[in-house]
Amino acid sequence: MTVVTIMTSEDITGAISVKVEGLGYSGDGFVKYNEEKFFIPNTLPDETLKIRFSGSRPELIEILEPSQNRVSPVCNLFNTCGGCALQHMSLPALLDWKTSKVANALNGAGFSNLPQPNQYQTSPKTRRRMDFAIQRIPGNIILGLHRRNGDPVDMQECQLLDERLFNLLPDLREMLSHLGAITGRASLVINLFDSGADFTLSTSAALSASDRMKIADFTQKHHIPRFSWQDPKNHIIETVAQTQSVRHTFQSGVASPPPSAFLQATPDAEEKIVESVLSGLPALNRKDIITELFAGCGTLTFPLSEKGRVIAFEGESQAASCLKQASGGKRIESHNRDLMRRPLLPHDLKSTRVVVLDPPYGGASAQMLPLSKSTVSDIVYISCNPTALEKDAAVLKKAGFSVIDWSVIDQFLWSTEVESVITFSRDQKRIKRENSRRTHSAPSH
Ligand SMILES: C[S@@+](CC[C@H](N)C(=O)[O-])C[C@H]1O[C@@H](n2cnc3c(N)ncnc32)[C@H](O)[C@@H]1O
Repeated sequence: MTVVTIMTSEDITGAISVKVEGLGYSGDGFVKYNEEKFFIPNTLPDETLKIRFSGSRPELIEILEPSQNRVSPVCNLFNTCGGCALQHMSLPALLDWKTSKVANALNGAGFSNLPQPNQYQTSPKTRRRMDFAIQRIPGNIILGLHRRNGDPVDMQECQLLDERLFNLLPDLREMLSHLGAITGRASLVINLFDSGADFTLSTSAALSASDRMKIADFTQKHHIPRFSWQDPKNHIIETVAQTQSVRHTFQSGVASPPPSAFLQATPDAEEKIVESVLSGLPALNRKDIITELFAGCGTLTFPLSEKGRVIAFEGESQAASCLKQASGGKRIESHNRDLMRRPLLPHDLKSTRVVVLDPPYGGASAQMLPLSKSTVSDIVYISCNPTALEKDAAVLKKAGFSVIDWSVIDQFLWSTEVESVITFSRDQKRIKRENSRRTHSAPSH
């Protein structure tokens, strides 16, 4: 949290100087004045600010002493487009702030004396999955991300997106502008699979025959394997144009992901997530059962199957059948199961050696209690939301687990989002071994 300490009294214009002490959850400076807290966007910890209250809101007049972590934003759309919140902060400082968010979540769950974290930050222009907002304006289309809490901003430049996707945007925008089905707002998910870009467009009006022709021409011209349309009312997705099969390799598994399938945001971060998950596994022999929850199309399933026998669960039916098809002949058993409605119960986990879970943003609430009551002593939890992590980890803390390793992976550069991989264990021998390994390492958090 960014707390601003008042340093001087009001000057003749009513201005005061204050020092920022930290960042709020959404990346804004956090000010404390007369017992109240106020956020000041675009400010960084340790900065001395000149502010003035206009009504009940602080107005930033000047940054008197900038932080040594302040840098020039790398994109001209920064502060207009809502895709990035912290381009004014140096990348190492950003990674440390994200690490503190994960540490706070684990501390809040009751874990103290944490080991040193592993940290990794993705590179610019590597984002291979993006949810675009579309809006019709007179004579054209806006295609980009939402401004903070507002309308879409046209993406004329982007330091996040993979250039292979960015370079498609001008032609894509042009094609979309001619679609009769886009009358107001619409949305588009683009995934960059190994076979190429995969598009899923959602418009409130249905596509006409002429719209379909325009999409087909676009896919032909750009060698796009598949372009799909999703009906926002019933979420049913249909393929509008397909020029070749859709294919993506997850280590040893070659999958055909469905439209708008979950894909880790950048390939290098995915590699680090996989590496952290594998290094969090306890010693296994190849017959041991790894139960994987929220498996998607198999990002972790295939690497895990090199270490043990994987029983994987996924709630989205198309992703589950993609995983099933790709698992043929491998040491993987996959199931389509809604784990929030039908969580695995302690007796379902009797033969499991380790659980790996990668829940969606809301966390794995319904699954945590049965998991904590099972005989499982080792868990690797992948989180994309520290708030959900804190709640879920608190259940494990109560059940006697310790954190023996944790990695922070910044795969959503310049945003406030953070990915983490946490290894929990209640195997006392393993905890003891890890503790003695840590004895000579750097001071703990
Ligand atoms: C963060 S993704 C992880 C996917 C995969 N581990 C990966 O790295 O590609 C979360 C996954 O949980 C699935 N999911 C969401 N709600 C679910 C539920 N109630 N039951 C089972 N799976 C669910 C989503 O479909 C998605 O595939």
